[in-house]
Amino acid sequence: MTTTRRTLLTVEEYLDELLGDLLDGAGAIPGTQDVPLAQALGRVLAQPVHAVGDVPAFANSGMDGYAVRHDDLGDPPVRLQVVADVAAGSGEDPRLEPGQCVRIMTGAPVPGCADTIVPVELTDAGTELVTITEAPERGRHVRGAGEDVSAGDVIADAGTTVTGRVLGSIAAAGTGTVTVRRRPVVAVAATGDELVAPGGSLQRGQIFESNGTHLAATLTELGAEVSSAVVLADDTDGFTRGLDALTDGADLVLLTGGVSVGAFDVSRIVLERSAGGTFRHVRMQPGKPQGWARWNGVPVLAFPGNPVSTAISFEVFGRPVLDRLLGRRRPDGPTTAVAATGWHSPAGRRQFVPVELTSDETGRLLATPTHRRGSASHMVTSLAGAHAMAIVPEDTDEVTAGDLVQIRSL
Ligand SMILES: Nc1nc2c(c(=O)[nH]1)N[C@H]1C(S)=C(S)[C@@H](COP(=O)(O)OP(=O)(O)OC[C@H]3O[C@@H](n4cnc5c(N)ncnc54)[C@H](O)[C@@H]3O)O[C@H]1N2
Ligand code: MOO
Repeated sequence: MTTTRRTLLTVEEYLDELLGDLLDGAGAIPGTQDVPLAQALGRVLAQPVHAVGDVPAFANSGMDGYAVRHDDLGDPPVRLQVVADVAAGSGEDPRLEPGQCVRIMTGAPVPGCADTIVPVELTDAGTELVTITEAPERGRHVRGAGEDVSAGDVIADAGTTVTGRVLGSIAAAGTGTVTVRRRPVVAVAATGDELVAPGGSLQRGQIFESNGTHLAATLTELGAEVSSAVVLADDTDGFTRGLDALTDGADLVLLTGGVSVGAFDVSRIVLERSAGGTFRHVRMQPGKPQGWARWNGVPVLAFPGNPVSTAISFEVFGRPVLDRLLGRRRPDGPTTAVAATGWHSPAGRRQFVPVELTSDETGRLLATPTHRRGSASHMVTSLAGAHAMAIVPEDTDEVTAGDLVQIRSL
């Protein structure tokens, strides 16, 4: 049955419906993998990573200079005998008698008898005898064992996305293999007879396909395995066959286009008729018409076709669904910024505006809509320069320059 009147839900109500009913309240998809660090980028940790040992593993020098017994420095200038050189990587632990020191390099282990490092700049750089012209305080420039973390400390929790920064910390703490979640297999389909692959030429009425491109790339960035990204025609039989193929082996299917109330809105027509699909209007702009169903048991999310609507729908609904499948925890980015200009917002709908973030001369974070038409859902190129979306509440119809607005990083 074609539904033109739909239940109107808030953003939170619809998201609850997706996480509860569409995903059936399930948590992360089963399946983990042990992968070497070189293959872990972008994956989500299934288990916490602990430090194998203390970091640093031994007391070492923070400066190129001389390792000394502080008691020997007395009243500088003072002359000490250099009894050894210790470079980074050296396993030596030379013994120091009173009046002796060792020449030491940054990162080299501090001899057990020394307690202070004198940087070479405070000396005459002597190699057999060295004159020290200034005495640093006791313990200066010695980087203590376990000063960063101790053996067993958590370096990264389960649910963390493995970035370059996370990898660096894990590597430093001695772990070479991590346990990550299986990548969710996600299929993407754009619908519409008007869609032409970018690079082709357009006839009257045709446009370049961009939503499937955007979704497939974003899913890959977020750690999903995109099994296919296709365009399905607006005929119900072809669409049905296409969906059968897409759901084969998939954990999730994302559709874009054909969810509104038009006579040819194939996603809605087929999902409602053949899978008892649920179609809603959500109090948001863009992204008002939304739908979901399970097809062959696989969760299917159907986003509205206007490109900014698809992009915002993915951020607001698709990303949390994917995060749930991955057991991913998302760190919070900045949450507010100052509106650099004013704009209108539709009353009664939560508005999501692609914005660029900059800072003014006083250091305040400024949000500027990336397009003069704000959140208009067909301004597809407003997405390229957007750092975040500004979120304007349902009860606000006007944003004035200088207002504090909520933002969410993209
Ligand atoms: N009578 C009504 N009409 C519309 C309503 C409504 O409530 N009543 N809602 C409007 C809103 S809001 C939206 S959003 C759109 C959503 O429509 P559909 O999901 O059915 O999307 P389409 O009609 O298929 O396409 C909309 C627009 O986007 C272009 N498009 C579609 N797919 C792609 C793609 N893969 N890449 C680039 N561009 C795409 C398409 O050509 C259309 O211009 O419905 C309103 N109508
Ligand atoms: O709600 Mo639609 O997504 O504005 O264009």
